[in-house]
Amino acid sequence: MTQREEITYFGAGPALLPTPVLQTAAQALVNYNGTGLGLAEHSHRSKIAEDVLNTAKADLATYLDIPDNYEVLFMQGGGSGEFSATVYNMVGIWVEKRKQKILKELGIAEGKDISEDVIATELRKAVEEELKIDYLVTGSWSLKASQEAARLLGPEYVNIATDSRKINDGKFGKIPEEKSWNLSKNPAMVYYCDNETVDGVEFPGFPEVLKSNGQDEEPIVVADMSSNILSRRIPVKNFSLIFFGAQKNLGCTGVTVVIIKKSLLPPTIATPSPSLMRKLGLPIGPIVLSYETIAKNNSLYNTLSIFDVYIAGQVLKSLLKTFSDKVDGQQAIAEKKANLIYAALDAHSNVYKVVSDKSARSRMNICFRVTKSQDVAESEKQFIAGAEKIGLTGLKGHRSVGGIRASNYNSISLEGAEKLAAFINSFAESK
Ligand SMILES: O=C(O)C(=O)[C@H](O)COP(=O)(O)O
Ligand SMILES: N[C@@H](CCC(=O)O)C(=O)O
Repeated sequence: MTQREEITYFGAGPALLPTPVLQTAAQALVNYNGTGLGLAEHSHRSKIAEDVLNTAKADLATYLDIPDNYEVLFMQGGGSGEFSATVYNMVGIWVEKRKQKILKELGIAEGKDISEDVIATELRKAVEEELKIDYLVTGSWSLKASQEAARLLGPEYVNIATDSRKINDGKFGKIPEEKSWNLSKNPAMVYYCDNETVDGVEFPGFPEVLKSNGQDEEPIVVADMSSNILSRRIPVKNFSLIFFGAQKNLGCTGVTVVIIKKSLLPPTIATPSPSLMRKLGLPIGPIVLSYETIAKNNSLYNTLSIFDVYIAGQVLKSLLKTFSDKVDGQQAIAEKKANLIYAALDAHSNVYKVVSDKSARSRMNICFRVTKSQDVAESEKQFIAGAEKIGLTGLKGHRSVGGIRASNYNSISLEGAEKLAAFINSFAESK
């Protein structure tokens, strides 16, 4: 039988979780705090559940320094669920803002009860002429998100502001320069994926061109941070919304977190009525994907897996205990680990080819090819077999692209990264 301690698992998600967290969670699953019931059995409407949820929310806000004007939602449906949710909700917000503008132009006082027909014609015109959502396509996940938007709304509303493949021989691996991005005027959102798990591409920082200039309408920026959240400091105030699945750096599969600016929720902005959206020919999202509904119910509109929230909460507690400087401390370690692994790869550039360009290398998913012999597939097979022999597992690249991928999430210890770097060296130097 293989023991946990013998393995360093570099899988891309679900990923490794800290052993003490799992041990505490195992106990909580059987008998939570001496209540005689496991946490997965307690009602999600109980005080116990509410405390678990509120503590996890507060600890997340502390760790990431989330300002008070943001709300944290725990949702379901994973990253793919959010591909759809962001479209439904952000288009709704765009419509509502437009509606308010049209009412103002018509001199109709805010809150006055008027028939939707009065503005539907004007609004329909605005939708047809101006509604756009912008996507920065820098890898498989942002591509998938943009495809979902086109499926829900129609491709005419989706603007691919940039596509990395166009500057990189048809493959992902780079981020085009900001000045080449073809952004729309006041889009319903600009969407991007901060770290692309499959392709090993990460934005080095928040894009300059998406920063508010303090004059024009603030850009609505939405980011998928499923695979790099909790690993570096993020300027939350620049975002309208950030989402992430739990199963990499936060916890186990089953919950998806949304950090959303409160000014995009009631009472500031209402969700347009289903009848108005129907008149405009725009899609109406499922109620469980409605940010307004989830926020109004403190994430408990329907049954939420409190056990999954608990695991996330325990991960956050352990991060807060380990790093007095919160996410900055974890960021320093994440960079150190990534640098070690990239340095070993770069030191043997005749044996390894890193997939992404140096300017966009992911600290979280280190993707490379093994070109030790001309038969790359055979070299990679040997690399994986050799690594597994010494307990380095989960290194196979995503099935869509092949190659090797070392996912360097927070639970990979410095020793684990050192062991991988040493193996990269010794494999290259072996006959
Ligand atoms: O971003 C990634 O990497 C992911 O693995 C996706 O977030 C996974 O999406 P779902 O499978 O949870 O829809
Ligand atoms: N998160 C994993 C799995 C995604 C999938 O294949 O559905 C990855 O990027 O490899």
